[in-house]
Order: sequence, then structure tokens, then C-alpha cells
Amino acid sequence: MLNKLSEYLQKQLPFVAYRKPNATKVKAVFQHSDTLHTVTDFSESGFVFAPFDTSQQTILIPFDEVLEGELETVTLPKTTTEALMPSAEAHKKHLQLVEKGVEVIQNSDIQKIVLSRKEEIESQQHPLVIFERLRENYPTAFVYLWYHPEVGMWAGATPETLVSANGNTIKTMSLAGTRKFEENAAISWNQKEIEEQQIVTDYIAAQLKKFITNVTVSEATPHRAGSLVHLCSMISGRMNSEFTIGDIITALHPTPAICGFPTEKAKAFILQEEKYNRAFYTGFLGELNVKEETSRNRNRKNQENSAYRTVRSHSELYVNLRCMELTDTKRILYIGGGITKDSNPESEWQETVAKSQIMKRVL
Ligand SMILES: C=C(O[C@H]1C=CC=C(C(=O)O)[C@@H]1O)C(=O)O
Repeated sequence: MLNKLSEYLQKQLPFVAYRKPNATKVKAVFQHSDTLHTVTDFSESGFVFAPFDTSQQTILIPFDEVLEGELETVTLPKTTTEALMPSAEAHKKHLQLVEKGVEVIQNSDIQKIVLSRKEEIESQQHPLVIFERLRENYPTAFVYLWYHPEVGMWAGATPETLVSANGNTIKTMSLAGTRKFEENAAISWNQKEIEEQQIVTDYIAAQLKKFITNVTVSEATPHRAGSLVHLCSMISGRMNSEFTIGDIITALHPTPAICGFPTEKAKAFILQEEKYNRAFYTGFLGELNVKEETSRNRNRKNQENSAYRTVRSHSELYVNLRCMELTDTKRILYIGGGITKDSNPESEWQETVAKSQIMKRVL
């Protein structure tokens, strides 16, 4: 598989390689042409790559060729930029952005806004080395390397599921609140963190109730993401048969975990005040409508074995967090955090620094 990935990189053809949370095998999807396929209503089948702002194009890499297996080790030099600190100017800019966010929240009905920044690092660490080290460092994350010649190259290790659908069974999570992970240390989550995660849970549950009769929400528990820990609730249910995965995706994205609440007002603030294009950061990605054929007996008592085939579809989508864009000479990291009325700008800055180290560690 390594040779094929190198060949696709060299020929500048679209591909995606990914490793699912807690899996050992890598999957890779290779597109046989350099056409730019886009998604219109999520009835398509392929690997989807969606931006934060849905007025921009959602890209699809069709399943032209899919390989699955162990990936050979990349024998190229490995460096790290973990100790690299952002500039004083970036610090000041982020503090100002967060202060503005807190002020707007305190003076309006907005409860939460997720504010972010990007950080450019001069690095030519090879994409396949980045992919390998993300896999080594973050076994419980969804780790990927994605490329399309007309769009660019992205890599990441995200802890967050947007939605997984197996037939009509829908599962998702509400993830928010961030602390540094410390071995054997019990975390006492503060009111700000509990609230920011509850906003996400309530929103997701309310949105899903439009399509699911019995929505189940688990208690919030700590969810480790490399050197960080978040608060996480699992949310699930069975989608009523008149709806599709497209309805669920459209209702969920962008959740308050990466945008804010109320959605439209938070989004308007982000688009106006962040002053940069998030592009695919805080968008989502993953397998869309993978078709699985199963054979079943029409009648179990019937020894004649009149089997019939059913096609079941499954999708597994993740929120594009802890990610970077790879250009020829730079690695551009995207990082953010949830702001509420109680946010402390300096702590929010520190949180983005801690999140950036997830990526710097492998550069
Ligand atoms: C927006 C990001 O994280 C989100 C997901 C988990 C915890 C978050 C937080 O604590 O603020 C964010 O909502 C990011 O990592 O860039």
C-alpha cells in the first residue's frame, strides 16, 4: 500500500488513507482520475470531505479502488516541532478575538462561540511520515491523510465523531471541555466546561429528535485525546425509515462543539471576526454510504434455503479537528476552543497552544 500511496502522491492523483479509532489496519481509497467530484445531497457513496462553511463545496473521493491492510514503515527522517511557540502577535490577536467573543455573549442571547486560529509552521516533514506518526501517537483517534490536486492536502487525528449510521442505527457524540491529560488524576470539571458540553448535548439531542423517536443520551464522562481530555456523552437511536443520513448530517453540522449556539448567530460572528478561512477545519470527513450486501433466508424454517439479498448502507463521519493543511513548505495548523460568558482569554489561548502540540509533535 505504501508504494501505491507514494505513486499517487507523485502522480498528483486524489486519494485518502485513514485509520479508524482503535483499529490497526489502514484503509486507502484511490480515485482513478483527477476529476473534482462534489456532493449534492449525501445520497452519494465515497469518502466525503466537507468544509466548515457549507456554502463552500463538499468533496467526494469515490470508491474507485479501496485497499485495506497493514502499512509498511516509512524510512524517512523524523523531526518534531513540539517546543515551537507561536508569535507574541498571534497571542495578542487571539486574546482580542476571545475578549470580543465574551463581550458579545455577555450582551446578547448567544451562549457559546467556538473561536479559532491558524498557525503556519515551516516544515517539510513527509506526508506519509506525518500519517505514520499520527497513527502511532493517537491510537484512539480517527487519523487520516487526504489529497486532491485541486484542493490540497490535509492530515489530522480527530477525537470527535459527527455521526455513524449503520442501516437506521444512528450514533453520535457530544464532545467539549478540554484539560491536559494527567495519569491517575481525577478531573473536577468546572461550571464553564460542564455548561459548554451540555450546550452541545442538548443541541444534538434536540436536532436528532426530528428523525429519531427514542434518543438515548449517556452521562458525560472523560474522553482522552492524546495529551488532552474532553467531556463526552454518547447519543444514539434508531432513525425513522422515511429519513436519510443526509437529513441527519444537515441537521447536525455545524454543532455547537465547533460553531456555537444559537448556530446561525455564532456562525455569523465566526465568519466575520475570525478573519481567516477555516476551509476544512471543523468540517467533517469519512465514509459515506458504504454499501454492504448481506444474504438472508427468507424463511428460517424453509430447508429449501430461499435466500435473498439486502443492501445495507453504513456511514462513519468525523469532525475535522486536530488537523493541518500541507503545502510544499508549510504545515498550517488549525486550532480553536469553545467560548462562553465565563471564558478567561489567557486560558483559552493556552488551550489552543496545548491543542496545537498534538500536531507539532509529529512535524
Ligand atoms: C474546536 C476544537 O475542539 C472542540 C472539540 C473538543 C473540545 C473543545 C473545547 O474544549 O473547546 C472544542 O469544542 C479544536 O480542537 O480545534
